[in-house]
Amino acid sequence: MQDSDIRRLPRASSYDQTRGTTNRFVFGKVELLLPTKEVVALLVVVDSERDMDCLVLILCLYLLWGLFQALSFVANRGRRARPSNLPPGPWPLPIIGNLLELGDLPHKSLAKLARTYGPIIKLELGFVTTVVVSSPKLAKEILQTHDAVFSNRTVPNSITAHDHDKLGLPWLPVSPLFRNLRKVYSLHIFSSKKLDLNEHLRSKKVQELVAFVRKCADAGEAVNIGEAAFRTSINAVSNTLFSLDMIEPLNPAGDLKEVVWQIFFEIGKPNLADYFPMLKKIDPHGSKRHLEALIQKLFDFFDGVIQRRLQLRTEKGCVRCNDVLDYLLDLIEDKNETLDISLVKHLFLDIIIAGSETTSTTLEWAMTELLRNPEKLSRTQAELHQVIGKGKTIEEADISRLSYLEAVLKETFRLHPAGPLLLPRKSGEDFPIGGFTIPKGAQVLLNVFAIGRDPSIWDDPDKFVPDRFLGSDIDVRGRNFELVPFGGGRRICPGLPLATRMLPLMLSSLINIFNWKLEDGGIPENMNMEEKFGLALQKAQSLKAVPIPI
Ligand code: HEM
Repeated sequence: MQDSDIRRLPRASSYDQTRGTTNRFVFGKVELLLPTKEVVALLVVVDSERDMDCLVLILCLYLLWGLFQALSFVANRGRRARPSNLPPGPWPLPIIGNLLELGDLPHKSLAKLARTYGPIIKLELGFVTTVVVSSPKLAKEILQTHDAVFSNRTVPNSITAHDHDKLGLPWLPVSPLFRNLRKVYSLHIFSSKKLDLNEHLRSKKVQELVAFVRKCADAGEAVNIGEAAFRTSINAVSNTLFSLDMIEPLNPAGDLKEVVWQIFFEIGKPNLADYFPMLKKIDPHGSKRHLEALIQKLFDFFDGVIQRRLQLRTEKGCVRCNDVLDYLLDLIEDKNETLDISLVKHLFLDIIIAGSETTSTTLEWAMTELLRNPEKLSRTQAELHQVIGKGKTIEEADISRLSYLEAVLKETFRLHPAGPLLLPRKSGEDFPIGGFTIPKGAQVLLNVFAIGRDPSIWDDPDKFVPDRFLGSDIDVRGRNFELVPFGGGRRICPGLPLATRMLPLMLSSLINIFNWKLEDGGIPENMNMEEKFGLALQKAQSLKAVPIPI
């Protein structure tokens, strides 16, 4: 690798740079790239001789440490008999196990392995036994039939910053706190009634998106669709939460955009400590330390918002915002035992992080597929012109009347699930699935990407054909296991009702008010469709297109 390649390594400082690769491990100035298709062993990037000495020292210490831990791990493992009929899978190398099999795009590598070994496979990722399931039948067993056994999660080490693993819903084990928080989400945040009450907040954000795109159209400039959608999604979420924009388009220096992007980057970055638990205390990439600082900045911001609201509520004749913060403060005042201000901050953090990137990435893929398939775009536009009227924005109540638009989004979820492996689950006991035993404590991944591209389930699985969902009763609500982009069972994505309102709103506004042409005369059939695996499965190359008012 050349020096110039080193300089090209991304830094986490802008939207596109959060699209980091899977396999960059950073040790101070030294970076280990692990594992890529091109390398079989560790590929080391150093920029001076001194660094080389330092690297050799680190590697020696690391290998010694690894060897020592491996020996004690093997010794301890011997005490608990492993089930004999583990799922099949590739043979693991000593210490690193099957880590090299994952590559840059683990969902694709795992789909390929499933074609060799079958719909349930076992890998050793460092010291973490991992089972990957890739069929609707087995997905149903994990998500529905035996939901109770597989409802806990393996937790990334960085997430332990600020005890977020103990206070954030996505990582909590099933417990009274988990159940109470799920209730808060479903009753007080994402119920139809509550979402109807604050529809105007989201509608305003979509109008701002349209105004922004119109400005670009007037100037003949291309729109970075993912970035515009990200700003709209995050502000729609933050307005639903506390009636404020998190990203101020007119005041970029003063907003929290960088902080939020860096949080995405840190959480999405691969971390050796997740595969070698003995490295947790060392925090080899500093991810946990970085997250501590970044989350603190967001918490300071939330503190300010909450204190101002508490103050406002004491004032006479104050007008309620009827946003999530108002509902949660009501609950705290009513002595809801679960909630306190600290939990509210963790909850805001989760909703901001889980809700924005997933939604904007899905929108970017939907636009990409429509621009690549002009006849599908025309058909979606024709439906909108007919049902809503050319050039108009839709309201949330219109969504159910737009069946082709709904089919376009389902097809996007099938081909480009934002969480291709869902969030990791953990087996609560040695449990039989698909004729094999998943050992207690194993990480369980569900490859919804592989299911979405399985030719035994879908005709022409790689083609964008929304029509396949017309007249079909397959939906994304966790009941049809061939299409589960939001997961299922007791851990199904609680933000589903918000995402399924926001996506049609944004997509329909972009295509009912504008036509689009690719930047620099790009040809639709030649569009770059490469993916980047991170916190969400992003487009490797941002979609940039020039809007033309209809
Ligand atoms: C296109 C949009 C979205 C997709 C594809 C998506 C997908 C997912 C998936 C796959 C999971 C894991 C489910 C499982 O383990 O079975 C999940 C969990 C979660 N999602 Fe979403 N999500 C989206 C939008 C949102 C939004 C808008 C929010 C909130 C505003 C949100 C909040 C959460 C939370 C808090 C969890 C953790 C739930 C738990 O562990 O109990 N998501 N999401």
